Amino acid sequence: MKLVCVDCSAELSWRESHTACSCGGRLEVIQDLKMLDGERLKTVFQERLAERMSVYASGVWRYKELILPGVPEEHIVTKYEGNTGLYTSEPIRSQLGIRALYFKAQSENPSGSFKDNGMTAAVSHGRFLGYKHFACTSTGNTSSSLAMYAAWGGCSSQVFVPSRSVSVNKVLQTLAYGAKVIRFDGTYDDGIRFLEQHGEELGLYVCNSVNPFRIEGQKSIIYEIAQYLNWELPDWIVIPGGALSNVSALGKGLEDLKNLGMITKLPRIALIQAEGASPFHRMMADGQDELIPQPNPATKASALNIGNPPSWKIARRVLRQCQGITCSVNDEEIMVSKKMIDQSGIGCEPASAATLAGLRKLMDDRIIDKDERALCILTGNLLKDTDILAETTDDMVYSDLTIESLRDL
Ligand SMILES: N[C@@H](CCOP(=O)(O)O)C(=O)O
Repeated sequence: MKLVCVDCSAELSWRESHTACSCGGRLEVIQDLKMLDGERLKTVFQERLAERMSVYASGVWRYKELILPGVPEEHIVTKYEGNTGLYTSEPIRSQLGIRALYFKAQSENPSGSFKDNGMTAAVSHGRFLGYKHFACTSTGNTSSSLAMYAAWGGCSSQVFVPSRSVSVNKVLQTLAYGAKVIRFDGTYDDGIRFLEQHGEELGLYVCNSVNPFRIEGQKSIIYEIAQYLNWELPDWIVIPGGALSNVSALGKGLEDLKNLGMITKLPRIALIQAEGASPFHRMMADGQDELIPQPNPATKASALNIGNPPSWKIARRVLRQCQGITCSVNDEEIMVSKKMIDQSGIGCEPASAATLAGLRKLMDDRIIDKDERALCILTGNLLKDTDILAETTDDMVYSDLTIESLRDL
């Protein structure tokens, strides 16, 4: 296993912590898959579904051969993350009129978001290297996930949180796990820049998705989906896009499965951004060569409030490999879809609902066909943002506890 720069192809050791190459390019973990037998792995992964208290009971470490095989078990910090629900909702499916529709509820992870899949890998790698102090910048999900794993692994966490447009619940959750929360005037993008420049000098192991081991852990989301669906993926995987770690990770996971012969066909990826924070979609739609950062990203889907996604080059490569497309949806469309997901009984935070909003738009535009099968990745839990719930849910009903009043109601 080694780290390879996506820009200059320089190779670095995986036994060190890096968030970028000296040329500034992003790094990826490259594993030698040649020694692995895809069919044999399917059997091993299936047998591990019966595990209970071992690291292999985790929906990430079940796939350890494909995720940091070199990190010994005793360094793994796990809360049995993954193992999240894969749901169909007949009312939503029939409303859309699509052949099949699935929701992968990463919101059911222990800290309530998909970040746990990657964070268990990053914190385990950091601990393996001997780090005790972990850091990230965050709109809230990454920070609560890091705070939880750092505490669970007996380490400290310092998180840098923008002072505006961040859900208070997520910050409180982060504090509750014992993290030191440093608020600053600026955006997630400013926080990333700062940590990339100074993280090492401060002795911090940086756990944002610029850390390639985060991506390795997040790949497990697509492994789990493939395994649950008997290694036959739907035609479309619909993913919300902010920092673009999810699309990078799922794309890398798909490539692994294809190279190992564990799936025969790559699904197409639809990457959905919020209109107020959609620099990647604009680049793709306008056919630009470079991403033009958006200085003041603004969407009610606060987890998507990112104007300069660090992994855009990897995300673009993934979309090209998967015949992917991008689309943007406005906050109103996101909230309408959120209500549908909430009232189906699955529930999600606003950023996750961008997927359903995007799917509906792409079906209206006849890019996704009714005869196809789609799967939406839901990234965060409904309770992650109660300010939005207070704004958007129907009022409560007050009544006297008398049979007459209640019969009228
Ligand atoms: N929405 C994210 C922002 C992206 O974080 P990263 O971990 O992918 O760098 C958050 O929860 O902070």
